[in-house]
Amino acid sequence: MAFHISSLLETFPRLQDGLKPAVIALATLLGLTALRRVFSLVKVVRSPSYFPKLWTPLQPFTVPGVLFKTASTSSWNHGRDWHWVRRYQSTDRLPAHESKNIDGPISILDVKLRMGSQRSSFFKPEETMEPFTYWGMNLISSNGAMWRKHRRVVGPAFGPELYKLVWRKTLEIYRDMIEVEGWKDKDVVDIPVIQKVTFKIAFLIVRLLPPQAADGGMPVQEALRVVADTIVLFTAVPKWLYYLPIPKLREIQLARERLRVFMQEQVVQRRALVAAGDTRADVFTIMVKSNQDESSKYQLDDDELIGNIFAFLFAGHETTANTFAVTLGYMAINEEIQNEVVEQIMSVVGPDRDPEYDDYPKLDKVLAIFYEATRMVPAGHVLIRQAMEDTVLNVPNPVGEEGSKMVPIPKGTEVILDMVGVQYNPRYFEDPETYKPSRWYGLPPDSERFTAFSVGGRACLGRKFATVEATCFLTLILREWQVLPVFRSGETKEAWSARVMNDTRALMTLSVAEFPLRLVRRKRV
Ligand code: HEM
Repeated sequence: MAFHISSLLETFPRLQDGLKPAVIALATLLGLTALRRVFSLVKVVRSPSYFPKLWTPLQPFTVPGVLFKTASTSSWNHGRDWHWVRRYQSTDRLPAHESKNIDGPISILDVKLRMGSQRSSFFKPEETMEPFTYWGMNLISSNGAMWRKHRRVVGPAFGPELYKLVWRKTLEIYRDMIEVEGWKDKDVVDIPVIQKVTFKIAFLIVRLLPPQAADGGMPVQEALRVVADTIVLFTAVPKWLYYLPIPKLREIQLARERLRVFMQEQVVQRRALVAAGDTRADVFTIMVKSNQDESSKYQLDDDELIGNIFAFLFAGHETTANTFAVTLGYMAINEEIQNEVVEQIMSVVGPDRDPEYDDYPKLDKVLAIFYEATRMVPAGHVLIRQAMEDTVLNVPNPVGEEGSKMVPIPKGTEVILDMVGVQYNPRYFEDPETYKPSRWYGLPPDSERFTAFSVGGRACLGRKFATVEATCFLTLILREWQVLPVFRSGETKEAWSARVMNDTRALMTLSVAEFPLRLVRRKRV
């Protein structure tokens, strides 16, 4: 051992010599990067301004921006939740980070309406869609003619038959859950992490696939969660690192493999069903049929089929599950609203029978508590677009000022639509910081007045899927249980709300951190 150490010490100076060029190269690279960043910032500062500017050494959506984020958003690094932290300073637009952006993320919807139109000059930038295109091109990440093809294939599945199925399956899953969790015979249930419950319910999207074989591997639900949580990390980390024995990267790799096998199994099973004459018209059958239809000009190839399955699993699970948790959180600290909603449930559905799909339009207060939770914590928190040609945007002047101004947008400019800013913008909402479901009472379910699913041509295709699922689930749980917060010692409702509802995570979707809730069985009167 002594021999090894001494020879190592002897070789150390040589090792240092060998490392010198690498250290110099690294230092040069860092220096050049810093210099480039300084030039870029000078350009931002000197460029003509249409909005208030805010610029920082590190950009919020870049890897260094995320890695060096301090505990709270600071002036030198805004971090990727800059828009959440500044939501109460709602002006119409938030500030700039990059020279290729216009001055800053915009939180004015009138602009969004134009950008989402059929003949829009704005596309989703390819590099920001990379986490989604890994499995194959799909509806979420495509643009132009390619997007129209995907939409034409899957769009027709989103009709009354699917929504009735969503209702029935939500009911089934809720009943199964009560059974499996052993809540049936309990009067009080303490749930350590409410998200564990809501993720099970929102797993419905996968239940609409044929049943899967239990092979004892990582549960698909777990795999989906790991993949969703690490989708940005996976894209950023160089692929060679996955060969190293780093536990987190191993887990990601395992989860992605599990999901890939699962999706392929689904395709094989569904193809067999279609071949056997299955006439179902749900979204997955429709996609598989399109994949097999060689005569169609809208045929999806194998990668596009898997790409779309992933896109729907991701878009349909994470967003909805998190918003269910937020809704129940707001119910827990708003007893009066909870009672008002339960009153409507009792008058529409009553205490005994199963809620039916026909009840959906009559349960507007139930839908309203979900809408308002989606507004307060909008899962789709930023929409990123790039101008494909030189264009202009007609941007209204700040609240209180008449008129608008024309903002030139040169080709290549990225525009970030700050959906948190939209939902907290006093232009659209009185008391935007207050959870107030009554603002949505009586609203027709597909009204564009509700904007957190986006509006226009590229609005959320799953909006009604999510609202039908939410209405059925919330009706079932609120009718049976009173939802209560779990306070820390001496904590008030306000303090609970500030601690739990403000603890957000801004990744591909916006969510709140895990939190506990208590359910107390309602007494029959
Ligand atoms: C609370 C639940 C949800 C919220 C807040 C939400 C929000 C959004 C938003 C803001 C967009 C626009 C994204 C952009 O333009 O960049 C979007 C798109 C999309 N969503 Fe959702 N979503 C939810 C649930 C769902 C569900 C359940 C599904 C599927 C069953 C789904 C499928 C999609 C698809 C396919 C798109 C892309 C549409 C297109 O580009 O044509 N979403 N969603």
